[in-house]
Amino acid sequence: MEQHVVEVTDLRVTRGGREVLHGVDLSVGAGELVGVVGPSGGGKSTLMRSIVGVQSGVQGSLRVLGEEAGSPGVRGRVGYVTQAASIYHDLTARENLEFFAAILGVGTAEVRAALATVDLAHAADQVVGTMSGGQQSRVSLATALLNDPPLLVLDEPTVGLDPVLRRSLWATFGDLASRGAGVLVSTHVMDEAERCDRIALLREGEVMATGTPAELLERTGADSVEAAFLVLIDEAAA
Ligand SMILES: Nc1ncnc2c1ncn2[C@@H]1O[C@H](COP(=O)(O)OP(=O)(O)OP(=O)(O)O)[C@@H](O)[C@H]1O
Repeated sequence: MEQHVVEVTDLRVTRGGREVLHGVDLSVGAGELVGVVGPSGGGKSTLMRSIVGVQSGVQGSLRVLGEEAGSPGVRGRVGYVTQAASIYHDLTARENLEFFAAILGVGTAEVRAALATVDLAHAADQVVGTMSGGQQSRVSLATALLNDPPLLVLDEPTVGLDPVLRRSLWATFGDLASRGAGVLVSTHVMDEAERCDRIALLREGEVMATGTPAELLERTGADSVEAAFLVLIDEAAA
């Protein structure tokens, strides 16, 4: 039986008195890399916040690791990284990770492993405030990996990074999924999502389509995810 780490059914979210997600369905399997892709304001962050249990005004069914999203038994088992890197700029990368490791109750072996996974072992003793934006994003990602969570929720982790770094981060996401974690990544850079096992195209609070990249291209006759998205928008408007 397929094991789902996330199962969202008919999710509706109201923010600021307005419904911004209108009945979203989404699943993530163990070992699966799923991309939530769509333009700015479409609801990607709201969907991710709902899955990690920090969003209010939520209706519908949200099952995460077999429990209700945000329930106490789930919170420590979900790695969540937002665009605002939650790390201390006056500490080194290693010191940051040691701080979070102490909170999570893991040790130096896990700190070393997380630094290696994000390819920062060589910069472990550099103060984070002196690092590039891409390196800071990697430190932030590493904090989410410390206790080897079965689910990673990464909200636009590649925004503002150069193409080489983006490619290498996507390779890391793929590695994490191949080691068994469910990995949910949002991006508004549609062609990045070609690296996902499955994509959900989210626009104006609705999932326009889901499928493997190959399925989406075949269904639309397009040659890229971005082109497929445009075909779907044109179809919806016709
Ligand atoms: N704090 C808030 N209060 C009220 N409405 C909000 C709030 N934050 C976001 N929204 C609205 O919710 C909708 C979805 O926003 P959300 O941030 O989830 O989109 P997004 O796809 O993640 O966008 P981006 O890529 O720009 O981060 C938008 O219409 C936005 O205006």
